[in-house]
Amino acid sequence: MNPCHICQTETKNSCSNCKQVFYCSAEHQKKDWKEHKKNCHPFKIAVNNELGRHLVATRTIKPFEIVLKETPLFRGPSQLTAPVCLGCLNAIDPQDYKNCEKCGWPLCGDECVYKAEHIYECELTAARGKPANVQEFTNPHPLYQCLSTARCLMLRDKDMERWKKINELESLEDQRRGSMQWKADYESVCKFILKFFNTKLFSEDEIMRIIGILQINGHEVPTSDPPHVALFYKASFLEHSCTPNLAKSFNKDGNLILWAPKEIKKGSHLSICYSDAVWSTGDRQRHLMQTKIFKCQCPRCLDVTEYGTNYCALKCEKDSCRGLMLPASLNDWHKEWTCMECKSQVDKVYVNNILERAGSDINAMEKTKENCLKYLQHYGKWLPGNHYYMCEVKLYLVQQLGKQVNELMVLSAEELNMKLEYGKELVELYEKLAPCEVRMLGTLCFEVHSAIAENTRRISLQTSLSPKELLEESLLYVEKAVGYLQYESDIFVEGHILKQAKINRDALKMVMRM
Ligand SMILES: C[S@@+](CC[C@H](N)C(=O)[O-])C[C@H]1O[C@@H](n2cnc3c(N)ncnc32)[C@H](O)[C@@H]1O
Repeated sequence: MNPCHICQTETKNSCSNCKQVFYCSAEHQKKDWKEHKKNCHPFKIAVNNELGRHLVATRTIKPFEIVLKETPLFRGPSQLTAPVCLGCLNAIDPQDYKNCEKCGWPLCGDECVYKAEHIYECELTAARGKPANVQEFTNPHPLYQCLSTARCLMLRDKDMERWKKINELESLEDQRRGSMQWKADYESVCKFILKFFNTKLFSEDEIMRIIGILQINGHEVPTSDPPHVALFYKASFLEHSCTPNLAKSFNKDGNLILWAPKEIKKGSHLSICYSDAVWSTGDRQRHLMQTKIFKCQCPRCLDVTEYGTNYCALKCEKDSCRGLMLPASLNDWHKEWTCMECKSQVDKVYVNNILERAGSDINAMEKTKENCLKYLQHYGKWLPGNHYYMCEVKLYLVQQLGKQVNELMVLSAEELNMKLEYGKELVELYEKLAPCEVRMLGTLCFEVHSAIAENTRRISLQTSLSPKELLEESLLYVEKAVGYLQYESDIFVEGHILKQAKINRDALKMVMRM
C-alpha cells in the first residue's frame, strides 16, 4: 500500500505506465495527469558505485514500445566541422549564404537569422566588437571548435532552467583533468573562447566543465548535414552496453526516440551503445576509454568469443588446424593469441600485421563487386567468415548486388544466391551481436526480402507456381524490416526503405491470401 499522490489515502493502485505514482481513484489520476505525464516513463533513475546514475525498467517493456521521446535540451555544431549555418546547422553553401548583420557568422539566409539558438553566440560575438570572419567553407574550421561550448555557456545568464539541468549532467571533471584530450580541449576551446570572444564572463573551470558535459553526454544527431551535437536530459542517465536493449532513432525535428526492439523485463537496466556495436572489441573499448573514460565490462566485452560468434577471431596459423585463435583471456587482447583447438600461440605482432593490412585494404579499396569478392577470397586465408572485416565487405556486397532499379532481375543465379546467403548470415550474426543497430538490420532484412522475392519470381516463371515457403520467408524478412525501421523518418534513406517495405509487405500478404 502507498499513499495516493493527491489525497494520501492508502492504495494499491499505481499508474499503469510508470508503476511509480499511486492514485486511490481514476478521478485523482486524471486530476494529476497534466503534471504527471511529464515524468511518466516505464523506468526510474537508480545509482550505484560502478555506473553512477542509470535507468532501470519499472515494468516489462513490450517489443517495439517507445520508452522515451525527448526534445533536445541543447544543440549546436559538432566540435570538428566545416562551417555550418548557426540557425539550421546544415553545411554552408559557399555560393549562397548570408553573414549575420550583427555578428558576421555565415547563415543560410534570412530564415535562419532569427532561429532562437543563434542569439547566444551572436550576442557574445557582437560584444567583442569585431565580426566573425569565415572565408573557407570546405574543411574543418578552427573557429567552430568552440561554438557549442560558447553557446552552452551563454545559457547561464539567458536560460536558468536549461542551465540548471545541463549542470546536473556528468562531466567527469576529475577523470578528464590532465588527460591528452583535456589538454587539447584546454588549448583549442577554453583558451580560444576567452581570447576570441575577448571576454571575462566565464572562468576556465566553468568552460572545462561544459566541455566535459558535452563530451560525456552529447549525441550525434543526423537530421542536419553534417550531423550536429545535442544534449538530451533524461537520456543522459542511460548506461552503455555493447549489446544494448534500446535502439535510438531521431524524428525530422531532431527529437530523440528510444525504443525497445525486443521485450525488456521489469528490473533490467536500460542501455544504449555509446560506441559502434559493429566495431571490434578492441576498437570499442579504446573509443569508450578515450571519449567516455571507462572500461566497458558488458557481457559482450567479458566474452572473448562474443556469444560464440568469434567476431574478432583469426584462423589458426597452422594450415593443418581448423581452429580459431583468440586472446587467452579477456585482458590479453594485446598479448599472445592462442588457438582454441591445437593451443599453438602467436604473438601480438603477427595479429597486428594481419589486422592492419586487412583494415587498410578495406579503406583503400573501391567497393565494387569484383574487389569485394577478391578481398573475401584473399583474406579468407586468415580471417574466418564471421570476422568483422569480412562482415564489412559482405555488407557492401549485399548492398551492391542489385542496387540499381531492375538490376536485381539481371543478376546471375550465383550472384542472387550470394546476396541471399550473405544477407541472411549477417542478419543472424548482428541480431545476436548488435540487436539495436536497427537501421543496418532493417536495411539488410529488406535486401534479403528482395532477393527472396526475385528468386520466387524466377521459380514461378519456370513452374507457374510461387512456392509457398519462399513467399512466407520473404514476408518474414519484410516484416522484420518494417519492425526495425518503423521509427525512421522519411528525411533518411531508411525512411524511404520503410515506405517501400510496407508496400511490399501488404502486396505479399494479398498474394498469399489469393
Ligand atoms: C552519459 S553518462 C551516464 C550517466 C552517468 N552515470 C551519471 O551519473 O550521470 C556516461 C558516464 O556514465 C558512466 N557509465 C555509463 N555506462 C557505463 C558502463 N557500462 N560501465 C561503466 N561506467 C559507465 C561512465 O562514467 C560514462 O562516462
